[in-house]
Amino acid sequence: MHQEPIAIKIPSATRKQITLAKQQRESEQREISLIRDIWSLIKPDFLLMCCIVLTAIAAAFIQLQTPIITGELINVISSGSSALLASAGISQLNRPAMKLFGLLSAQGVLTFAHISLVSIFGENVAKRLRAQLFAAMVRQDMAFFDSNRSGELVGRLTTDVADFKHTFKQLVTQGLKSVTQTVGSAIHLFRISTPLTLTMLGTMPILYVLLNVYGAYLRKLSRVGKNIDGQASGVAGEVISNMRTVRAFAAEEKEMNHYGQACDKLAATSRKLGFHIGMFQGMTNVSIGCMVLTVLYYGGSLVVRNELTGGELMSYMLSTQTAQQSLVSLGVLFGQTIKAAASATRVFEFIHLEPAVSINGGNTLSNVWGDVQFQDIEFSYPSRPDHQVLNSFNLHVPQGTTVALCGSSGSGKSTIASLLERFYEPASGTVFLDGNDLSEMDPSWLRQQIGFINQEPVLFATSILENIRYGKPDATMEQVQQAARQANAETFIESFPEGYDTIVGERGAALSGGQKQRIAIARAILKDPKILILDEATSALDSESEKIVQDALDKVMKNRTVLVIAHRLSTIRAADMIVVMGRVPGNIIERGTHDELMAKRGAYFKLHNQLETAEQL
Ligand SMILES: Nc1ncnc2c1ncn2[C@@H]1O[C@H](COP(=O)(O)OP(=O)(O)OP(=O)(O)O)[C@@H](O)[C@H]1O
Repeated sequence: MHQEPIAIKIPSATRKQITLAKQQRESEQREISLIRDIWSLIKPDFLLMCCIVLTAIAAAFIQLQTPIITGELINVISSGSSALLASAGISQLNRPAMKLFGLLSAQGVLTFAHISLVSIFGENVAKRLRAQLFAAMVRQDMAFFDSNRSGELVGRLTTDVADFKHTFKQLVTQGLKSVTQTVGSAIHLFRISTPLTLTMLGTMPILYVLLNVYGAYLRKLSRVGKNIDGQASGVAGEVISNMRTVRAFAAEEKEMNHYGQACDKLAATSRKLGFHIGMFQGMTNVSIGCMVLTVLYYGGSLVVRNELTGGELMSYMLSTQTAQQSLVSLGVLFGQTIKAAASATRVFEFIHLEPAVSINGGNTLSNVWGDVQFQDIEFSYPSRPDHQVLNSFNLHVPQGTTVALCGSSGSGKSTIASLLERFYEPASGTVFLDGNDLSEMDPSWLRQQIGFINQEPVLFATSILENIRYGKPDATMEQVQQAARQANAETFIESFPEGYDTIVGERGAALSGGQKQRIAIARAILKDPKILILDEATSALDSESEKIVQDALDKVMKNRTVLVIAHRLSTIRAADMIVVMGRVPGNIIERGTHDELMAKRGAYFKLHNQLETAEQL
């Protein structure tokens, strides 16, 4: 018998409680996983960390002894002055003075050892964290890079890791020392005089409130300042990396004003912060002074009543100072730790992010023919899921043929190339290579079989040789030269005084567009790919460079499966089949050979309309 599911109505207050409990559980899990992550990060340096803990505790312990011995010294001095003529007076000073000297020296050595060890430890941890984070970033899907700005990613590698390292180092140095000193001083203070300590503790709440309330406000101001600082750096970074565009639009003045405004805002916030830090410091000094005065006043009365010696009062004052300093630094550290935990959470969030398509793993083929087939592909980009780019897309590119995709901007031509490279996965449908499902193949291996040349080749700021070798790092010099020859690049490379060792500048800025493109072609063909994707490879060039590059491409297209994404007819003419594309629905408007399309009047006009340089028809 069919039974209707029973709907249980949960009152909204209970729902709220459930949500809160869930949020709390999630936050607890986050904390636990953060602790686990930090532990795995520091585990390789566990021994080093033990040494750091030992040196910190030993240094703090010695510092606690200093007021006691100073007190002894003062007692000897004051008792010596009353019996000034006693010959033993000066020699009595020697023992506590030597003890104090020994303590100070030991503290110096321990401080040195501690700081050096912490520095090694901090750098090791930061190195591991950076490497893990960078490795996690480079293995992410392309969708990840669509939704995260490169500046922000670099920021995580630099600022977030630096924040984490700094606070972590502070925690193991200052934190350990402060805790030991606070506990030790408190014991010492109670031992010298319990009433005096209780009186002093009575004044503490004022200082505590001051430190916390004002401290929180200062931290907020500092956070705002940091954001504005980041924005100002963003403005400067964008202008510097796009200097050619800025210059071409004569926008220097505008950008100077833009940056100037950002700096004005930053200066105003920093001034405000400076003012409040001054106020904070002043108020803290007055409060601490009042506290000291209270101790001195009440302590002095105890000395007058012979309930305390002068040396003990001195020792008490010094211990109070140590305890105060430790408490203040613990307060500051607490704030920093919250900030660093946020940075660390962000960093580990990326480290744990699993890409939908991992960079390797899967099937490989011992022999690739290069037969490509797209079957019933549906696709939209993960960053824009509501915008369908491909709808029931079907295309067969037989082995060794050239298929040209042309059509209006945004019709999905480059997307098809990205799916073939497995930069993205189709929502449904299958891409086949030699009859094998691409989604079961090793992505790295697959990309080795594909040469990709686009409109704006990206070169790295290193030598021509290194750039060509990027496609195959173990290629011999002869192979590199042969690839350069095929790409019509050899003559211009050899005309440079440094030849293959010529540095190409950032993004290849020291080369012409045609030269960059030919190096990109050499780089692509060095892999000897079975499949070639040419995404408007010549459209950014003038007609003379275009001819040289096209000659090079004609050579490398032979005997390969080629997918040409084109606006220009010169490339399309070489195609065995032309596919005229339009936007969803129905991506493909027409398909056929050049002559077939020309023969169909309607198709001719569709093609004509889709080509940006239609005058060449
Ligand atoms: N990384 C991306 N994230 C989100 N949407 C994207 C992304 N890349 C492209 N698109 C969108 O997908 C659609 C198809 O883009 P695609 O680049 O494939 O078109 P195209 O035909 O190659 O265009 P063009 O000829 O202008 O290069 C466009 O609407 C575009 O805005």
